[in-house]
Amino acid sequence: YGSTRPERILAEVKSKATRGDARSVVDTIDQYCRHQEWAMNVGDEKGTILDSIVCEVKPRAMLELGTYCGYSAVRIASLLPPNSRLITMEFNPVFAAIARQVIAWAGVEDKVVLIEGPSGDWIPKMKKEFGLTSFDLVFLDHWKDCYLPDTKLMEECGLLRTGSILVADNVICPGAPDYLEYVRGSPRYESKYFRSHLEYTRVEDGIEKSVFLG
Ligand SMILES: Nc1ncnc2c1ncn2[C@@H]1O[C@H](/C=C/CNC(=O)c2cc([N+](=O)[O-])cc(O)c2O)[C@@H](O)[C@H]1O
Ligand SMILES: [Mg+2]
Repeated sequence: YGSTRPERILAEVKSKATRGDARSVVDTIDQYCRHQEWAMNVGDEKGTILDSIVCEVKPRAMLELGTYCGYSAVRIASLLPPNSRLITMEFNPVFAAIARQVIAWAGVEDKVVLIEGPSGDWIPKMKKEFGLTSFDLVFLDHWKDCYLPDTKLMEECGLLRTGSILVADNVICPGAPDYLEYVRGSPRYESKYFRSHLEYTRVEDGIEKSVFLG
């Protein structure tokens, strides 16, 4: 039931996941999307790579581009130290509304700020709106042709500091070739590829971790 895939995912979370338990929300979505209906969550396999980077970095300020249903927002928030914040951006109001409910069901709403709107409009406003100096960690998982322009915009807006880390999903499938060429070719980044698979499939995909050197 539910007319859209995100609505069906939310319905599954509300009927199967334990309220207030972020892990059970993550596991419920993974089960549903692996066995019932594929959806573009970072998923369990690549999610483990993302988890390890979040735990290593322990970001105070983290940004996610492309919330979708909130799967990775919940996954990340469940690992954040106290008084850390994940700001996640989503310009589709239908997806944003679903994500808010998934985030609330998981009980992580006090760690997540969901901004409804396009990243291109909001990135230049982040410092003023949120009293931010820079992001410790950024997860890119929105339209793949937005990865590079948004990265350049974050540089220009001074949102990256020496040591800020960019983590990009789908650098192989669907692929972000211009972004990959940029972070791998630029002397301002130290980039590393984590080979994995496209969520819930055996297709190759991977995550690129790029440290901004300033
Ligand atoms: N500039 C922007 N500002 C704010 N929100 C934005 C945005 N651009 C896109 N979004 C939102 O981010 C999500 C898009 C994700 C694209 N992923 C994908 O296209 C994707 C596709 C496959 N796949 O086809 O196998 C697998 C994956 O893991 C994927 O992430 C959607 O919720 C969309 O509304
Ligand atoms: Mg993705």
